[in-house]
Amino acid sequence: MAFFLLCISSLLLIFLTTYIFQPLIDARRRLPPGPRRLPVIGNLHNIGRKNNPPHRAFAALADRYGLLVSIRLGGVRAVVASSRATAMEVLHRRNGDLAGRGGMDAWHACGHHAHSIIALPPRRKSRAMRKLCAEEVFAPRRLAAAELRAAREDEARELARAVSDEVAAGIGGSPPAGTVAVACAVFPRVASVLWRSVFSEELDAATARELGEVVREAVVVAGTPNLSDFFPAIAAADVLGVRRRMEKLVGWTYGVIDRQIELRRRRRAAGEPRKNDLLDAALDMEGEAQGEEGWVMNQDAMRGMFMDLLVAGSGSTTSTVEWAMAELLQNPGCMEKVQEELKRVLGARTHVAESDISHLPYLQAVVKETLRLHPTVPIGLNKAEATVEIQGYRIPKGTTVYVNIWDICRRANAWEDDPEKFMPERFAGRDVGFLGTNFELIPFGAGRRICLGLPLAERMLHLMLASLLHGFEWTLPDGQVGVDMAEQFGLVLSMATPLRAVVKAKQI
Ligand code: HEM
Repeated sequence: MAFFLLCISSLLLIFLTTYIFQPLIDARRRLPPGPRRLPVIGNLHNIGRKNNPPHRAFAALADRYGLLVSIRLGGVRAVVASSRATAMEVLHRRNGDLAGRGGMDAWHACGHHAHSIIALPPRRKSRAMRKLCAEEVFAPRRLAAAELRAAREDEARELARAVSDEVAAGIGGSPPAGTVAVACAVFPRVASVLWRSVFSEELDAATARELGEVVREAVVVAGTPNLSDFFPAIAAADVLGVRRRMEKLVGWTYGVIDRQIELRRRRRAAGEPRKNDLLDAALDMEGEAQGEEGWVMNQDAMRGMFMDLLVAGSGSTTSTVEWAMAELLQNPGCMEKVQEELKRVLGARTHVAESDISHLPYLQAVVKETLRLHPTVPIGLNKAEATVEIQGYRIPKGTTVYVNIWDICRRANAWEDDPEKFMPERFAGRDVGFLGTNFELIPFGAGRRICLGLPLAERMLHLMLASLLHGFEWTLPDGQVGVDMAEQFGLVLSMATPLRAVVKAKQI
């Protein structure tokens, strides 16, 4: 008994001494400052509170401890970068050593992490996959191809048609006809653009609907703080069941991808003309060992690559359009301005073309301002592959490096004029874009791992938003005051209460 008490009191003494002297110990090791850590859980209590999602909790820590903060989440050492300057260090100056990925256990579902561009470390396989997708889908030459541009404009027209159908149904009933659930209307069109860009096939309505449900659930499940991420030693136990839930969702998505691959194999075997798309390019490489790493393009690699594009691209783009509509509904002056610009530029034309976008500066400012206030990927997840120095602090190898994109895009030092306010006018005459060179506006990240789909996302965002706005009048449902702007945290930051708005035809 005495021995037992001695052990307990020694342990308590060690914990207490470490707790009290932690700032001194950290300073000696030149780690960035941060909150005191509790035994075992570290700072999990600082970020795990209800109604205080991680991007907001990190922002509060930055306000208190500085724009580069040290924390420990369970067994994982991490730092959080929360300013333009620290983001520039992580995503530009030191990016060569900080472009690793802090693993999330959910990505291990069905072995996805081994074939996912998003999850793979920045070595030959992920670089080769990025290059392949860039060449076959996102390169300017591919995006400009008449067939793919027509596909995007087609889907935008389809969106306007779906909204018109609601208008034709008139107002009344329960839920009232004429009310549009914005994300439900936008998702199938965005998913269809991606599907056509990758597989050169139409996406049928039933698959689009199911994919919508799968993506909505997957981004929440995969993004929810998970014990396995913070205590890798017990990850195999999958205590919260996150990996099991993800396995069902990934399994379903692999199923629809497999059907596309199979269909193409049969067509190729039957001698049908090539489509010369990403799927054809991947099948051409099939079975061959690639480069010195010797990875092989096979069914698993194709599943991983296609799933990343479909899931990463559809949820984030749809949510951005939904946030933009929510902000415009709350800011009628901006809504009026953007609709007037559309009317002026399009004249009597009912549909928007991609070539119109460059003539619509206010629409572009609305998209930028939406991405600034609601970056749908709120936190960038990097990992130190070597020990580096940032602003005189030491970031040891293996540290998870979070870039709080959400916080950076709202920091007052970068946006003097009321940074919390939706104000597209702030971009007038200001040469700030989201292409990863202005570190105060990095909704797509920056550096080696900048969003692969950026060039396509940019086109879809403007086209879909313009199609919703041109020729329609949008209001909130009767009796509703303001929009519920609460966030649903996940891999994608979406609206917790899906936006519903009433639509009528507008004279153009
Ligand atoms: C509004 C739309 C979108 C936003 C806000 C967005 C944002 C982001 C961000 C912040 C990252 C992480 C960058 C980093 O780690 O530094 C990312 C990565 C990625 N995005 Fe997007 N994205 C969007 C649309 C798309 C689309 C349409 C696609 C594909 C069709 C796509 C595919 C990817 C992929 C594959 C990665 C992983 C890149 C890598 O790890 O190397 N995204 N995106």
